[in-house]
Amino acid sequence: MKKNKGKYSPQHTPANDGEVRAKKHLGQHFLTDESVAEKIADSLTWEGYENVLEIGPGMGVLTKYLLKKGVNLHVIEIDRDSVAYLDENYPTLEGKVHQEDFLKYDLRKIFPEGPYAIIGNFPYNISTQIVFKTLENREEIPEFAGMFQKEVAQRIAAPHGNKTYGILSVLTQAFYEVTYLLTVPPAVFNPPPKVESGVIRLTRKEDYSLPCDEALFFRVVKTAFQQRRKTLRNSLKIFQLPDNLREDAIFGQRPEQLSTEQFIELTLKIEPYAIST
Ligand SMILES: C[S@@+](CC[C@H](N)C(=O)[O-])C[C@H]1O[C@@H](n2cnc3c(N)ncnc32)[C@H](O)[C@@H]1O
Repeated sequence: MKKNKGKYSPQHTPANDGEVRAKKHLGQHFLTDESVAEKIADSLTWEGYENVLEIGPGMGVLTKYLLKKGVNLHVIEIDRDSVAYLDENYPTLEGKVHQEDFLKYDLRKIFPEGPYAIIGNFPYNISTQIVFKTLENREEIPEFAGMFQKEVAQRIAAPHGNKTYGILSVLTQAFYEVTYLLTVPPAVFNPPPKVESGVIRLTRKEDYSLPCDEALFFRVVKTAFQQRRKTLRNSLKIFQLPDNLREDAIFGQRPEQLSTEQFIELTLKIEPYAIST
């Protein structure tokens, strides 16, 4: 057996008291303050869906409050020790605990029909990937709430013109309204993370279909922010646009100045020239 380094144990080694010892590589920081767990559970509106998926339940501190909502709750947890703990302590979840990697698992296997909400105190090392997977599956996901590293939560919620506004903000806000709900201090976790945390809610927009080519929209946004200090005229040179279009005022701006709607407008202008590239 590997030597236990600091606060973290080797994989698959439950603590002696039956609790799961935190594993750093899985981003495990367990909530110790029940009132925060309750607030996270209350951050979903619980309207418009019967199914809810919790990502990373760990030892179930949040799960306990989600179960009180009386919906069809499933949980997905990568850690064998946590799954063993849940099996023993949450018999009501029988058949609803999926020992899988959220990022790799086909979520339609859990909820083959009907929409579902997503919630969790997310492992911070994969939290942006969790958001991107949610965007990919947005057709099925009307609502999403969870805890992130505070800076990431702020970035997702940032309005245009803000210095943290970036790729994650634009792509999320194209499909969801984002609400920053609360900041959580490190002291309510075991082990405490080095940074503060933030809870946000995403509510899918009524019209969440893009009027422009989606792949191109993603490409335009990513390309623009790769050189965020340059004007779009310079950063989007790869699109080989006609000179008269490049003189359009929108190309004189920097990416952080553009709202999601303006990025859509920009993509529509580029589309006739870029669709075949
Ligand atoms: C920050 S902890 C939160 C645990 C618990 N919900 C709480 O609040 O105390 C993140 C949890 O996500 C799990 N996890 C990490 N990577 C995962 C993945 N790819 N898929 C599913 N669960 C994952 C970890 O094992 C851990 O239990």
